Amino acid sequence: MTLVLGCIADDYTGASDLANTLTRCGLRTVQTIGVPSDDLRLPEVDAVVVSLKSRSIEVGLAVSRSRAAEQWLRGRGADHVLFKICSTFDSTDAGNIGPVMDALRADSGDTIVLVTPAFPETGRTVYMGNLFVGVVPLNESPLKDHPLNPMHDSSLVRVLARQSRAKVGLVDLAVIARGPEAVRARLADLAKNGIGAAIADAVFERDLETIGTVALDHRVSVGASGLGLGLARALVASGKVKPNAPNAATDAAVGGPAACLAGSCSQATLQQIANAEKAMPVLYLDPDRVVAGREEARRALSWARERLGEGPILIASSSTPDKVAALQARHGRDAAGQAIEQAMADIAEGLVQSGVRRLVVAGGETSGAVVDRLGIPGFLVGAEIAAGVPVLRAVGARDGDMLLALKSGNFGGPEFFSDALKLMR
Ligand SMILES: Nc1ncnc2c1ncn2[C@@H]1O[C@H](COP(=O)(O)OP(=O)(O)OP(=O)(O)O)[C@@H](O)[C@H]1O
Ligand SMILES: O=C(O)[C@@H](O)C(=O)CO
Repeated sequence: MTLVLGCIADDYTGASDLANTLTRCGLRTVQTIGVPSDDLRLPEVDAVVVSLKSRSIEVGLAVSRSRAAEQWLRGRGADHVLFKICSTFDSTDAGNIGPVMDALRADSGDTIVLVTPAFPETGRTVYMGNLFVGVVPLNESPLKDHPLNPMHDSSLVRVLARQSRAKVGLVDLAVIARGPEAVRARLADLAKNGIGAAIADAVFERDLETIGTVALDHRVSVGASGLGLGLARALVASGKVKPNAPNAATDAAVGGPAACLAGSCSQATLQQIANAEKAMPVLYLDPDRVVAGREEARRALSWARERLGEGPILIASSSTPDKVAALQARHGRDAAGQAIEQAMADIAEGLVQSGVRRLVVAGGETSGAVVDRLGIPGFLVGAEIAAGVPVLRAVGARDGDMLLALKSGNFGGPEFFSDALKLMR
């Protein structure tokens, strides 16, 4: 297997979002969970997205795990490695985007790295280095209330400069609009002035195509699915890869009971859960009882087992920003988050033991905890449920054939859970 593109994603939903984009652009793509073991049988592919759960962990671990993934990808021929971050730049001043970028840049020998989280299909655009979520700047969007990494500054030049050892510059939209040669010239100027990372503006997909074309001159880039689109289209346009249709093997039905788990507290997910109440039974976990011990997960499992024979169910820990803040004040942010993630993993494991083979999970950290517990080593990409969310078919899973959908907190339409289950037969 010789990869034309290697990718390292800092969470599992982000990885499936990117794998979806690459697949739709014609790259044969597989998503692995962590660095694959040698005995994992992977199909012949153009791109591998290694999913890490490194967005909110201690910085040293995020760096070492990303480096291990990079080495594996380079060892399989990847000339270019994309570090996939969230389209809302989820991170704190301690990292982990800047430190991982610094390490990958040092390993690659690149003098300057292009960085853009723009993903216009989901309303993420970057102008003058400021990230917009829909019509509002990042710091006015619901991301200001994120449970783990509240985003309070829309200037990505400033945000990245606080995290990175590199000086950070900007390639603004006027330069991007003039095409690849203008971008190359601006990057050369920035690099001459000692700048090691450049936030690139992008509002339309054509901007990402320009950025993708230039990024391929380098060994590393940093961005969200939009940059994946730019890189993939540039690879196809240059003839380095022949476009393929998505793998039909992912379409075969799995059947059996279906369940949904939601740990994301994003506005989008809260609305999707409220709408799901019309379509399936919904159980809200009591977060204080989750933090207190494992009984709440057991209660949820017996509630689910009584209903699984009749149709899909949904179990949610999600709550509103004021309630999340109150819980965190009582127990600490990390302790609360981890306890809830582990409860979701317990519930997922119990559901699969009860025969569930179709599972929808909302939230990146939540998905990470669930997929790790289920011991799934990788996924093939199937139909697209919503922008950035594909149906995934597990490969090499100990529980056999299984379909999952891992939804980024902010993604999906109002009826996401029903939409997902319609495509997961
Ligand atoms: N009621 C709650 N109170 C406090 N924290 C919660 C609650 N419910 C879930 N959490 C925690 O909030 C975090 C949500 O992060 P997660 O990554 O799963 O969702 P997200 O950030 O919306 O999704 P994404 O990363 O895909 O955008 C998890 O650590 C989860 O355990
Ligand atoms: O880029 C995004 O917004 C998503 O793929 C994601 O990473 C959310 O966790």
